[in-house]
Amino acid sequence: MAARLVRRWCLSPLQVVGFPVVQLHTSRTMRASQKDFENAMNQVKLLKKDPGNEVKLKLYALYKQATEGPCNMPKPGMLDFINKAKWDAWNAIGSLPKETARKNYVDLVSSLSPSSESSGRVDKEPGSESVVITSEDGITKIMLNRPAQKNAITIQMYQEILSALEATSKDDNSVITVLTGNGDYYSSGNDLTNFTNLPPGGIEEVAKTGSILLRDFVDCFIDFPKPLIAVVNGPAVGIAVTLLGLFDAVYASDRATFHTPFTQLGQTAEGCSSYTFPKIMGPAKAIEMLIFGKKLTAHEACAQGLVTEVFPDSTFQKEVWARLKAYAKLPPNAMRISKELIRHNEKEKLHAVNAEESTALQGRWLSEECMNAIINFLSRKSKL
Ligand SMILES: CCCCCCCCCC/C=C/CC(=O)SCCNC(=O)CCNC(=O)[C@H](O)C(C)(C)COP(=O)(O)OP(=O)(O)OC[C@H]1O[C@@H](n2cnc3c(N)ncnc32)[C@H](O)[C@@H]1OP(=O)(O)O
Repeated sequence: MAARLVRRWCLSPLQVVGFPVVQLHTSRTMRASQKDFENAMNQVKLLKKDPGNEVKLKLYALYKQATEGPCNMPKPGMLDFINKAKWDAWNAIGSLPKETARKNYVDLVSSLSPSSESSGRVDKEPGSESVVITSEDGITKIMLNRPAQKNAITIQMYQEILSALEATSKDDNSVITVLTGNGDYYSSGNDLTNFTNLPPGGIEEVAKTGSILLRDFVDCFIDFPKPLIAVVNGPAVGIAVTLLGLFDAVYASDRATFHTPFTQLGQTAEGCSSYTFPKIMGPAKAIEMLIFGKKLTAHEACAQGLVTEVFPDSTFQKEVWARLKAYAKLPPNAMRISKELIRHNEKEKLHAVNAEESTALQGRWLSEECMNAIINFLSRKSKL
C-alpha cells in the first residue's frame, strides 16, 4: 500500500501549482520575443531545482497574461485553494501589456536558469538525496537532507524514512538507529506543498491518501524494535516534534526549539502526541504546546521530559556521536528485549491513538481553517 501511495504522489516538483504545460508554436512568422518566450517555456521544463511555489505562481501569472491578457476568469471558490492562489497571482498583474508580461516571463526564467541548469541532465548528484541513509559502527543514521527547505518532509521522504526503518529493523548489523537533520534545522515538519498536488479525485482523495500515509508512517515508529534516537540539531516543527514521544532518547542542541503550531494551521495533533505528550509532561503543559502552539526551548523541553539531554551547540555533534558509538557497542539483544519490555504494554493503545489522530486530520485537511493557513504560507502571507 505504502509503495503504491508513493508512486501516486511522486510528481515533478514543477507540477506543484499546476505548472502550465504548454504547446510550442512553430510559426515562421513569430517575432524574436515570441521565440525567447518559447525558449523560456522550454527551459522551465528543464529546471532541476524546484524554484518554489511563489516563483511558480509568478510564472503562471505572467504566462497567462502574456498569452491571454488580463485575468478574465471568475474567481474560484474559497475551497478551490490551488486555483484561487493561481487566480490571485494572475489577477494581481492587472492590465500589464502582453508584451511586457512576455518579457518579464523570459527575464524571470533566465534568472532561474544558470547554464548548468538548462543542460537537460536530470541525474542526481551525490549527496543530493532528500533522505541520506548511512551505516557505520552499528549505527544507522537517517538524515533529512533538504537544508534549503529546513528539512521539510515531502511525501517521498515519508516513504523513504518508513522503508529505511523497516530495513534497519531487520538488519543484524544495525544496533541503534538515529534520525537527524542536515543544516540549521532538524525539520520544519510536513512540507506544506504536500497539499498542493491535486490528483483527479481532488482534495478529498489527497486527504484520504495523506491520512493512510500518516498512519503507516507513525505505525512504523510505534513498532520499531531497536533503540531509536533523535539527534535534534536545530529547530523542530510539527510532526518532527510529535514523533519524539515515540523515540527512546532525544539529544538536542541548545539551539533547538520545539514547536507544534497545529491550531494555527487549522490542524490537530499527530504522531500519537495527543497521548504521549500528556503522559510525558502532564496535560497542562501538553495543552500549551498542542493546542496553543507554545514553542519550547531545548532546556524547557528537557525540563518537561520530552528531551533526554541538551548539549551546547558548539560541542553537540562531537559529544552526541561519541556517546552513541559507545551505546552501539552494548549487547544488542539485551537492548532489544528491554525495549520490548518497556514498550509492549503501550503498543495497542498507541496504534489506536494513531488511527484516531490520522482520521481527525483527514477531516481537518478539508477544512477552510486549514486551507487558509496553507494558502497564507504558500503565498508568504504568514510564517510561524
Ligand atoms: C492532505 C495531504 C497530506 C499529505 C501527506 C502528509 C502526511 C503526513 C502529515 C503529517 C502532518 C504534520 C503536521 C505538521 O508537521 S505541521 C508543521 C508544518 N510546518 C510548518 O508550518 C512550517 C512552515 N515553515 C515556516 O514557518 C518557516 O519556513 C520556518 C520553518 C519558521 C523557517 O523560517 P525562515 O524564515 O528561517 O526560513 P524560510 O521560511 O525562508 O524557509 C526557507 C525555505 O524553506 C521552505 N520551507 C520551510 N518550511 C517548510 C514547510 N514546512 N513546507 C514547505 N516549505 C517549507 C520555505 O518555503 C522557504 O522556501 P523558499 O526558499 O522556496 O521560499
